[in-house]
This record gives sequence, C-alpha cells and structure tokens, in this order.
Amino acid sequence: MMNTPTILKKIVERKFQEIEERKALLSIEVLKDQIQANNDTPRGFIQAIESKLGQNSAAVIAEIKKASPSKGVIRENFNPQEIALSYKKGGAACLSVLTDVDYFQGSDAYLQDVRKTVDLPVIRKDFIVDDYQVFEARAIGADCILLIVACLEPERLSHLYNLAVELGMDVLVEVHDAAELQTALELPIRLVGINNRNLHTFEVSLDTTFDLLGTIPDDKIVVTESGIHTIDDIAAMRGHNVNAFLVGESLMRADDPGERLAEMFL
Ligand SMILES: O=C(O)c1ccccc1NCC(=O)[C@H](O)[C@H](O)COP(=O)(O)O
Repeated sequence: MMNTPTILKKIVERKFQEIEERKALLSIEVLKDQIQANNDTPRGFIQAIESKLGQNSAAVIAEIKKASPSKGVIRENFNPQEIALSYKKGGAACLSVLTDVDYFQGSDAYLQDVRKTVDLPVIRKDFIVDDYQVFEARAIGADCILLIVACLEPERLSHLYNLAVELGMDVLVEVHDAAELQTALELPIRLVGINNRNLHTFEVSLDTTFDLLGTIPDDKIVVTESGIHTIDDIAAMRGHNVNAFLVGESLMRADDPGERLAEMFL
C-alpha cells in the first residue's frame, strides 16, 4: 500500500515548484542586486529576544497569519499593518510573518509592509529549502529566517544556516523530536525552536517542549512554538525556565491581538 503524503511533505513538494516559478520571473542575481540596492541592515532578532529576557520578561514572537492547513481561515479581518502596530503596543519582542501563499494565505508583501510600519525585527515564516529563498528573504527585508529540521538534510540545513548568517540574518532552527534536536545542536545556533505541533499529523502537545528541554545546553535560548493559548500554558513554560514564545492562533483570533498579548504575558 502506498504511504499517504503528509501535509509537510505536500507543502515542501509544492515549495520546490514555487521556487522554480519564482526563479523564472526573477533571477537570483537580481535578488542579490536588490539586497545591495536596499542597503538595509538587519534588525537584531536574537538581540530583541535577549533584551526582553534580560528584563526578566517573556519574549514573544507574535505571529501574523491569516490561515493555516490545520485551522483553515483564522482571521477574516486581516490587516497585517494594523496587527503589527497592535503587537508593538502589546509588547511583542519580534514579529513572525507567514509568507507562504498556498497553504497559509501569506505574502511577501505582508512582510514588506509590516517591516515598514513598525521597528520590530521580523522573521520570514516559510518553508525554506533553497538558497533562492534565503536571498529572497533578505531582499524583502527579513531579519531572521526559520529553518525547519524536518524539511532539510543536515548538509543543506547547515548550508542554508551559513548563507543566512553571511547575509546578516539571524536563524530560528525548529525541531520537533530528539533526533532533530541533535541535528540542530551540531550548528552554532543560539535560538532553538521547539514546535509543539507535529507538522505531519497536526497533533499539538506542550509536552514536546518539556520532554526535549533536558538535553539542551544552557547557552541556547529555547523558543516554544505553537499551541500556547492560556495564562496557565505560559506559567507552565516559565516554570520550566522557557521564556521565549512563538504565538499565532490565540492572538490572531482576538479582536485586538496586541491587547490579548499583553493580557496573556504581562
Ligand atoms: O499550523 C499549521 O497547521 C501548520 C501545518 C503545517 C506546517 C506548519 C504549520 N504551522 C506553523 C506553525 O507551527 C505555527 O504557525 C506557529 O508555531 C504558531 O502556532 P500557533 O500559536 O498554534 O498558531
């Protein structure tokens, strides 16, 4: 019997097609020229997180996403610039903007607009598997990229990580299990994202973070990702000395996402 492809596999397969389509429209050389012409210095994503942690505050990476494969449309009234302003007011350390079009109804333009609107560092939240997307991320103004270990062979992970760093960006390396964590720890990373969502099955459990914590060296900053909905979830994480959070849905469903952030975290 044939194995049914998981959602992550489908997303990545589509991503490779999308990259070819984009390369046909705009070459990697043009992207490099755009980066030069923009003359933009990346904002310190890790630095913004460290600054919150240094004040004993939670560091929140507040996500801007309209829809997701597991939840469908999350927010009908979707104005990324208004949401960014609200998050800034609510005390976010950084922003995460979904740029994947097909599965998250995201857009590169959302990231560009958001970054012009607020001075917070922004991560490009996408499924990055090719150099082209790393150059593209910097060309549209990303300060950080996400690299998902489950999508990448270790050599490619390391190559993309180094390329992002050469371009001045920070990197959030995301894992979901012990084997992926070991792969991530081979790299000189500062941020390790633990996704509580299994991207193959959509199952979410905060135990994913608790179970992996014990093997993470003290010099890493752990970012717990997905499924953070309540003040109790946050207290449980902080009780385990996890103080950096990537939060999407629970903020996106609020009338005022930044107000909700402040209620949950402050
Ligand atoms: O959310 C999904 O359905 C999903 C499916 C496949 C790959 C990635 C997916 N989501 C990305 C994320 O993990 C979240 O956007 C992020 O961690 C925030 O999660 P949440 O606070 O639960 O919205």
